[in-house]
Amino acid sequence: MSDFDYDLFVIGAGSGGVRASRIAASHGARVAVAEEYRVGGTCVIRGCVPKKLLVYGSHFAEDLSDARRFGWDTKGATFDWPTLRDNVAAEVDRLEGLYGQTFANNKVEVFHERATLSGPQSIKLASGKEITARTILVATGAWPSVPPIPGADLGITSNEVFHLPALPKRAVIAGAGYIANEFAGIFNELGVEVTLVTRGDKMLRSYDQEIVEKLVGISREKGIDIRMNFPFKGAQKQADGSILIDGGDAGMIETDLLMWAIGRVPNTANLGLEEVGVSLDATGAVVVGADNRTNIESIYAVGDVTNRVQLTPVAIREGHAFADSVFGNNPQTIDYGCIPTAVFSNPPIAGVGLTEEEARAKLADVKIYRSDFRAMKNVLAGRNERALYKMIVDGATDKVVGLHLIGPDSGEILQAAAIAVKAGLTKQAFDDTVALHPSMAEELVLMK
Ligand SMILES: Cc1cc2nc3c(=O)[nH]c(=O)nc-3n(C[C@H](O)[C@H](O)[C@H](O)COP(=O)(O)OP(=O)(O)OC[C@H]3O[C@@H](n4cnc5c(N)ncnc54)[C@H](O)[C@@H]3O)c2cc1C
Ligand SMILES: NC(=O)c1ccc[n+]([C@@H]2O[C@H](COP(=O)([O-])OP(=O)(O)OC[C@H]3O[C@@H](n4cnc5c(N)ncnc54)[C@H](O)[C@@H]3O)[C@@H](O)[C@H]2O)c1
Repeated sequence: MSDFDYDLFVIGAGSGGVRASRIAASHGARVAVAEEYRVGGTCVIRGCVPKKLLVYGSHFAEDLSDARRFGWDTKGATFDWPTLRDNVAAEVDRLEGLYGQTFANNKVEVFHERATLSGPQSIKLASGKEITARTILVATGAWPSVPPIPGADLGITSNEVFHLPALPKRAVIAGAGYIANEFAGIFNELGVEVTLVTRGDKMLRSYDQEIVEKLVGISREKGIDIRMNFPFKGAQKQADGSILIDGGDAGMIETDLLMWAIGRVPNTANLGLEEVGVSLDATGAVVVGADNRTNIESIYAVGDVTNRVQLTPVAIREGHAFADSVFGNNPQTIDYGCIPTAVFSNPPIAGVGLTEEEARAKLADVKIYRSDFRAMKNVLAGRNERALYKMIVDGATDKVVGLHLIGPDSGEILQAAAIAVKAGLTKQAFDDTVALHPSMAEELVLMK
């Protein structure tokens, strides 16, 4: 008999925690997991999944308009927000059920309550129950950041945006990253007057800036008001219910909805980590080594709470590697190189590997290939919206070290192309591949 209630106790049933629990259980470990909100975590409940469904739902506005040029009579087409919102919510419920089923199938016990650490090998549940475990995995994710300014609480975050009772007439989205650009696109398509407000003069800093500039241009063309260098001083509610945002010298903006999208902070507050002696960094993230272990031997952490790369596939890989290493006698580490990413803005952008800026700083000889084109369907639709594909090549080796796209379906196209970049293929290998015609992706093998 073991001296512990469980071999593994996981705090947080999100992308990382679910995968770690399932794999550890499949290796024979006795596993329990605590979840204070809903099983599935951010990605499934209030992140990637409902967001992508809203992206699809909102894009019909443009598709229906374009359809006329393809012979369709779309007169009378109307949009109903509660229908989209509730259908998305129902899909989220379905997925949550499947995750619960996965736990049951793998004999993972679930506690639907908050858990905190009470020792290196003990956990306290909100109900007061004390549990012991040989190993503890902290997979508590991250939480939307809200700035410490007067009236900040008048704004919502991505946590609330999926449940709006009605769409606002006007929305101000604060931030210059993933969530801000994705929701600017969604709201704009759904007829909301969107103002995207950024603190500095750049957006999406980790992306190739030429691609980002193209997104800024297209977004403005579509009617999104982008205001850069806007310092948020405060916000206040007005008599008619609207919100007045004070940007100091940059002026005032009146809106009906304010949404914060200024980053996510690791979920480590009041978790008992400091009391147990777990090291946190300046951002509050749990510090771990390549083996996902903290400075306390029995405590590990994966996913957003470690603030390495805040993406679901990364959290899943870390959770899987942890479980294989600790319970499967198969030590694994993650290769963080060449992670493909996409922003599901309208149009989406996607990238893998070095940006032009990074390549020029790192390599002696950089060759840039570009294809600036109008997608065939945009031409017939009379939509003057161009795509840009950029290939970054190391001149010394001919290897493609980066690929950056903006245009319809760029995320879908990039996932496949990222395999070639990850594999270290050369520009010549791309050129040797016959084009698949007519497609947008064929531009990747036709760049001169
Ligand atoms: C709006 C939005 C869109 C996104 N879109 C994408 C995307 O398109 N692609 C992508 O790759 N990533 C996307 N992300 C990021 C992605 O959701 C996260 O990187 C991912 O969910 C991280 O997984 P995790 O396991 O670390 O944490 P989470 O999935 O956040 O899971 C942590 C879980 O722990 C629970 N928890 C926290 N503290 C406790 C406690 N003390 N006791 C019990 N339970 C606790 C939380 O309730 C939560 O369910 C998006 C995020 C947001 C907010
Ligand atoms: N498609 C995807 O893969 C996807 C989608 C959404 C979220 N995510 C993940 O979730 C994370 C969080 O998303 P996000 O969009 O909130 O963050 P982000 O890190 O992408 O962008 C935050 C932006 O807010 C700005 N900012 C920070 N503090 C500010 C302040 N006080 N005032 C004004 N601006 C401020 C930053 O300069 C930055 O541009 C992302 O980093 C990403 O890893 C991924």
